[in-house]
Amino acid sequence: MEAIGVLESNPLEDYELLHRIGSGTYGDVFKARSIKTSVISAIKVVKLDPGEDISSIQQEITMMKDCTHKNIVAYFGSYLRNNKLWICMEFCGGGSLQDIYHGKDLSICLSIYLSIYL
Ligand SMILES: Nc1ncnc2c1ncn2[C@@H]1O[C@H](COP(=O)(O)OP(=O)(O)OP(=O)(O)O)[C@@H](O)[C@H]1O
Repeated sequence: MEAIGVLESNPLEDYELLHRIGSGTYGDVFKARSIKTSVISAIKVVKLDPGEDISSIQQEITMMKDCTHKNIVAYFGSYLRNNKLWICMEFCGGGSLQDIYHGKDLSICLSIYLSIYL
C-alpha cells in the first residue's frame, strides 16, 4: 500500500463525513467535505479483513490515480486506518448510472456511451 501513497493518518482530520451515498461490493460510499478546502468529495470506505487479498482494490486505486480525464472520476488520495481503507475521489452529483438507465433518458445514456467509447 505504501507504494501507491496511502496515508496512515486519521482521514477524519481532513474530511467531514456528510452522509452515506450508497454501497457497492467493497463497502459504503460517503459524501464528504474537505476541512481544509471545503471541496465536496466521495469517500469509499472498504473494511479489510486480516490477510485479505487486496490486489483488486489496489488495482482500482492505481487505475484512478493514473487516469486524468474530464470524464473519469478524479482520485484525491487514500488512507489506511484501523483495517479500513478510505478512498477519496471526485464527487459525481448526477446519481447512479443505473437510475439514469432505468429513467430511460436516452440522450444521457447516449452521451455516457459516446464519452466512454469515443
Ligand atoms: N465518485 C462518486 N460520486 C458520487 N457517488 C458515488 C461515487 N462513487 C460511488 N458513488 C455511489 O456509491 C455507490 C456505490 O459505489 P461503489 O463504487 O462502491 O459500487 P458500484 O460501482 O455501484 O458497485 P460494485 O462495487 O459492485 O462495482 C454507487 O452506486 C454510487 O451511487
